[in-house]
Amino acid sequence: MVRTTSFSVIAPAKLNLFLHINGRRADGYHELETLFTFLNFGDELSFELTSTPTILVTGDTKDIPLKDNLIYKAALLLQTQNKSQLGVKINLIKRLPMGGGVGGGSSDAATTLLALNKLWNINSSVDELADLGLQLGADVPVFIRGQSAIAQGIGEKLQHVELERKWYCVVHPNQHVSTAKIFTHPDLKRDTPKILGDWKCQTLSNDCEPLVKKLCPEVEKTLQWLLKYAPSKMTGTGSCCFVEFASQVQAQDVLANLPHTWQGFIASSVNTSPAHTELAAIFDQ
Ligand SMILES: C[C@@](CO)(OP(=O)(O)O)[C@H](O)COP(=O)(O)OP(=O)(O)OC[C@H]1O[C@@H](n2ccc(N)nc2=O)[C@H](O)[C@@H]1O
Ligand SMILES: Nc1ncnc2c1ncn2[C@@H]1O[C@H](COP(=O)(O)OP(=O)(O)O)[C@@H](O)[C@H]1O
Repeated sequence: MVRTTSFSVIAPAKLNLFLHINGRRADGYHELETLFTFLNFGDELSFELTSTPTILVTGDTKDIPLKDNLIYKAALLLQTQNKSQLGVKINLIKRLPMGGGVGGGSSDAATTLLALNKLWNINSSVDELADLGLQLGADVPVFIRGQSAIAQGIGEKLQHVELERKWYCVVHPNQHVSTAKIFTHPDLKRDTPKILGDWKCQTLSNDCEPLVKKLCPEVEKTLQWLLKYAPSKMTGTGSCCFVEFASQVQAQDVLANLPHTWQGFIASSVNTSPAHTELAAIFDQ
């Protein structure tokens, strides 16, 4: 069998369809309940195996110092943990807004772990990779497991839920919202009771939304503008906002009318992360 030594994979976006904050732990992290769905839109990462143990990251990474780049950190962590002597050249095409609440950095890290696990023949289990991913960020494990899910804990306790396929128009109001800034803000609502019973029968919202709207008027404007089309929501700690539809044309219509000061994209939801689907097509033939 010929060994695959170079390939490209998506690092998909996520949306938090709701996000409740139930409390704050002693280490500062927040207990939350959130519903994750994946989109069939994201960054693109190319991997090329090298025989020396160098990790090279190129492409749309200019603003992030290498040591802070989650792609580099993920590759280094996997290489160190497994004492691998192999290296890699990784190229990033960035399509997801940074600090937008669509999980671009976490998804890049997860795709890197999943891809290098194959490329370097490491054969770690999904559980092992999810544990490793958690060291890089609370959102990384859901991208490693790759299934739409309700998350609890700090985002790492995942229960798979099968969701109906929907179309989304996601709008980035050209604002970077720092997750750390929102989670350390005194005005953040942190006391939503845990969901009892079926989550589908509850009032679901994003507890970060009121604070982010106050700190970032452009997010408020975006949510207001989107309301013309459908109920609008914010994902994660912002700044991206979205509307949900049953059909692609409805989502396309919103994008076509988007004010030029904002960026947006349309995508459909998928129950399995497209990173998993693409890697399976490359490696599990
Ligand atoms: C809020 C969420 C919802 O999906 O998404 P984003 O808006 O960032 O995409 C995530 O929980 C973000 O996950 P992630 O971006 O990986 O977080 P980390 O890098 O681990 O932490 C960033 C900052 O948020 C805080 N944080 C994160 C998760 C959590 N449950 N409680 C927290 O208080 C951490 O203390 C840290 O200061
Ligand atoms: N490869 C990467 N892609 C995006 N952000 C990265 C990456 N590596 C490190 N980061 C850092 O992570 C922060 C959060 O990025 P991102 O995951 O895109 O936003 P969010 O958590 O709001 O969804 C960025 O502001 C950036 O400083």
